[in-house]
Amino acid sequence: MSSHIKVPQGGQKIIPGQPTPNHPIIPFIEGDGIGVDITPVMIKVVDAAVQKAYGGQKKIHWMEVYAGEKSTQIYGADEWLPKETFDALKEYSVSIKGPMTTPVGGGIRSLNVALRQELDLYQCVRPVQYFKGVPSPLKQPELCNMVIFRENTEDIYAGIEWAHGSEACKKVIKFLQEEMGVKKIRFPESSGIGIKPISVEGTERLVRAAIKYAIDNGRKSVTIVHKGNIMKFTEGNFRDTAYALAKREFGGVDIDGGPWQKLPNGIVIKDAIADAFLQQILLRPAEYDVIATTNLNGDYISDALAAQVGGIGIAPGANISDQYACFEATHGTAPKYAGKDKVNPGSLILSAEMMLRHLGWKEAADLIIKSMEAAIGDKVVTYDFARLMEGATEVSCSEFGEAMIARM
Ligand SMILES: NC(=O)C1=CN([C@@H]2O[C@H](COP(=O)(O)OP(=O)(O)OC[C@H]3O[C@@H](n4cnc5c(N)ncnc54)[C@H](OP(=O)(O)O)[C@@H]3O)[C@@H](O)[C@H]2O)C=CC1
Ligand SMILES: O=C(O)CCC(=O)C(=O)O
Ligand SMILES: [Mg+2]
Repeated sequence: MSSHIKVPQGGQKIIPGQPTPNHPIIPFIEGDGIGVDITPVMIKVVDAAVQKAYGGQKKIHWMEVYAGEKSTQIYGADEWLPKETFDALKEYSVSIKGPMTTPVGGGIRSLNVALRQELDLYQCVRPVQYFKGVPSPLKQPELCNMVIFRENTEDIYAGIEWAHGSEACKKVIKFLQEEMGVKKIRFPESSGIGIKPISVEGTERLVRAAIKYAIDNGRKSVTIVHKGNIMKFTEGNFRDTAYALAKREFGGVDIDGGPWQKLPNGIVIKDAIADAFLQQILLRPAEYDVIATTNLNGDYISDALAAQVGGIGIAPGANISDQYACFEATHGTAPKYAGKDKVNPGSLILSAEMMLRHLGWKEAADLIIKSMEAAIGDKVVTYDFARLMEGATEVSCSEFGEAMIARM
């Protein structure tokens, strides 16, 4: 396969564990659907913030790498995730991506999930914070201030499943019935089967990262969210493993006989069953802070919490391992808006803001927050907010970027 990646001149590689060079090369994937709208706006806003913060002393050298539909146009019909894209994301260690399409019910498996698994980006970190002036269905959206740590490599996202009626599925069902004594498959002739692996190692590293984050950032609590009453050995063991880790590695002491614990610095480690949790975050959001949860729960919770502070147009995220980081918005490709210069670029811009902080470029990150607050404060917003606000000036995706830059 010939290389389609053009390495920018004058840039340097970011080496994990070393200070960020002043001219880092950052690979980006444009993304499918609205990727074509939001990614160029994100780059423009980030470049403006970096220029303003450091007066030309620091500069990002963007390097486009390909995945998804654009990759199939450049590399060939079945090249959804070329090897050289993986190699570049590893070699340059910090990257950012737009959303990518995953067909429902068949076709390719998620490229987003494949990237997370291949790079072992086991933490999906999604902060949920309220920006003053953003329309929200809550009376007090400012009480929502949480950071979700979603396990990103296991659970049903491992993609271990067999289609109903296939020979492989029949074989698995036969094995379950004849060798494992399973009697409760209600309709064995027409069942598809999926497998949900959740390990002690996978749980421990995710929960460890969540607790460390809580300690380093002076947070009040870490809530383990699970459905362990029903799925005892996967979700239930996620909870038990998390509590055991808090005790063993962080000095957690039982509160009133447990299972809740208090760490020496006062952080409370608690748990909630996922269904009840989803109503508690609406009714009593102030009681929740850092959230550690499994992959599927984390996916649902991310969009639900995003809605509470204005929607997935303003919901950032990061996929992080001990070596690599790939930043991406919580939302998907929103295909009906693709190429219309309409959607909110806020999620990807705030994902880039997380990236700047990760690089240690706090001043540029602060400018992004300041200018986003100022644009929203002036009621200059994209359609998603404008339709819920009185007296707003609705602007396009690119105009919102310009509005931010003008307010730096
Ligand atoms: N990490 C990733 O790359 C992800 C990829 N996906 C993929 O994206 C595709 C589409 O998924 P879908 O379920 O429709 O979810 P999407 O997140 O793409 O869109 C759902 C709705 O959310 C709103 N929305 C999304 N992005 C924005 C934005 N930037 N600004 C304003 N509003 C926004 C729109 O609401 P409204 O209609 O009210 O205007 C949109 O119709 C699927 O193939 C899915 O697999 C999904 C999630 C993550
Ligand atoms: O990979 C996908 O298509 C969807 C993933 C998703 O919804 C998420 O990670 O939040
Ligand atoms: Mg999702």
